[in-house]
Amino acid sequence: MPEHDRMLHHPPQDSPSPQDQPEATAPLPPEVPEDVDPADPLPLLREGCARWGLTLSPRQIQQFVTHYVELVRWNQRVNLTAITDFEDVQVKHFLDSLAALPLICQELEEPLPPTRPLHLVDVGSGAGFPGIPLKIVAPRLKLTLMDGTGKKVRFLEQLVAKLALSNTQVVQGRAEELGRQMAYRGQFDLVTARAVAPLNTLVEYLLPLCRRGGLAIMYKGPGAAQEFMEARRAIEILGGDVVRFAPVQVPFLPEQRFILLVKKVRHTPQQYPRGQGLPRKKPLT
Ligand SMILES: C[S@@+](CC[C@H](N)C(=O)[O-])C[C@H]1O[C@@H](n2cnc3c(N)ncnc32)[C@H](O)[C@@H]1O
Repeated sequence: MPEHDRMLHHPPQDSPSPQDQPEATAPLPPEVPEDVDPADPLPLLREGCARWGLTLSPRQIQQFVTHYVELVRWNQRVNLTAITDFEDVQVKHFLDSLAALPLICQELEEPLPPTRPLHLVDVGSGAGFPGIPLKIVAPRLKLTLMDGTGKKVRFLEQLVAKLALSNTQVVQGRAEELGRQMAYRGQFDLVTARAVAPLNTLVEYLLPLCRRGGLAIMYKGPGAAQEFMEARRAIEILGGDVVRFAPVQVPFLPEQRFILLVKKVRHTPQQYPRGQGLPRKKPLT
């Protein structure tokens, strides 16, 4: 697995100037279904965000449209996701990615979206979930997107450039290897992962990257309760303390999702994460 880091730095663009604001009725790219209203292209996302008290600016809406378009374009060549339907992406990718934000802000006693420049690493980010939607709605975040697969990293690099995201870097590497390097170990306030590994493996990927006092945030679907029970011992060994294991209702999604929030309260012992695929082959018990 190549271990080089891919860094992208972009000038800050978090405060859009008036000329950045897209015309509400600008024509939409051909990837967007024809019957979509250019004045309100993402109604499900907009309404879902409003339920959390989040209002999206025209620039943020435009960024989500761009994420959708790039996802669909690249998906023809690179296997990024099985979910490409316009409405499904709004719910199952965008809103699902954002569903942890109210819990995170509550735990940190931050407003929604958070205003502190917290450093978040999204492990196994793939097509950019949940890291990119979180960064779009909370532009003050400092973001690192991490993935072990070169093609995903290439997609993420060009997406970050297209979205003109400030303070964002893309890193190629496996979490269990980067988590042993000083540049990454214990560096992050927030560590997220969705659909990457079972919880007892995942905590060994995430907690070493987290700074003491920081939060690991794991997104899970059905079966989360059993996985959670099986991960409790690993969480303790790795210096974590469970602060929340909560069902969350993603707007417009009938199925239930779960979010596990683990606070890092002690240093992770030096021998973790283990190399050679051991977190997955032999999860801590
Ligand atoms: C099923 S995809 C999920 C992608 C995205 N998080 C999402 O929710 O759509 C899993 C991703 O995790 C990456 N991955 C799996 N294990 C990893 C590890 N140990 N370190 C870094 N990336 C990993 C894979 O390359 C893949 O892109």
